[in-house]
Amino acid sequence: MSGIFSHDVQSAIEATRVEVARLHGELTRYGLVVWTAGNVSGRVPGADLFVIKPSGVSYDALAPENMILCDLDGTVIPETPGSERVPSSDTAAHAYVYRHMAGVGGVVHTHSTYAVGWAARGEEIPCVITAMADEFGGPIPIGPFAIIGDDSIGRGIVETLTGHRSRAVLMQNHGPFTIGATPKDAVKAAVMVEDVARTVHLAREAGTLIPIPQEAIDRLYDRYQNVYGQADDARRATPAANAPEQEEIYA
Ligand SMILES: O=C(CO)[C@@H](O)[C@@H](O)COP(=O)(O)O
Repeated sequence: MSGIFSHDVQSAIEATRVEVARLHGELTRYGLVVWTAGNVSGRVPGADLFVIKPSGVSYDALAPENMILCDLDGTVIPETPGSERVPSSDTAAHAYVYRHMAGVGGVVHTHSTYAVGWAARGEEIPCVITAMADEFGGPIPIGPFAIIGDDSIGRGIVETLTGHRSRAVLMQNHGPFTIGATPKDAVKAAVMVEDVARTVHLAREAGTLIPIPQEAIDRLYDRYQNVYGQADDARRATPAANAPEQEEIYA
């Protein structure tokens, strides 16, 4: 394998393997997956490559050396570590997103319970809590029903999220897919989408939801993206991978 890639690309591949393997631990830590039902991938900075987990392998067994390196068509790069295994069943979907959304550096899929509940009803999550306005800038949309295995899930993700503030889409009858400027950013979106899916579900069980006015949503979103946290936070340097240009709303 040595010699296929430049030194810089090889270093980037190794760092991405470490990060993608590590981030699967966050899916279990936040209770977003059962058994092996979820996956994280990361684009290799500076190359037309991404790293994804092998299909159906226990999270306990995931390690940098068994992550699988693919090109942006989702084809496994032969004779690289992990290439003897079958990649995630969602590889074609992740590849489609990387090909069509240049700003996306990470993609995550889970079957987290409450988010899947909204997907099973084909119902978008309305923006009724400030945490949603902060993180997603509005409702979390539903994507089309799509069969697993080819790039139809990827097409649904791209069609739904292009020009949308949300970094999460609930694919109908399936579950959440999230995108981010980095793999960690996409994992954060997966954690947050389950949190808001649960909260809004429980709130609606107990009473009537109160919508947040659009102007307030805009202000909250702008503040969270541009003022919240620290000046060197990654999202300040890499604004939402899919979002339209933001006006200066927060003064
Ligand atoms: O959603 C599905 C299957 O319904 C898959 O994404 C999920 O089981 C994870 O599969 P992989 O282990 O990534 O192949």
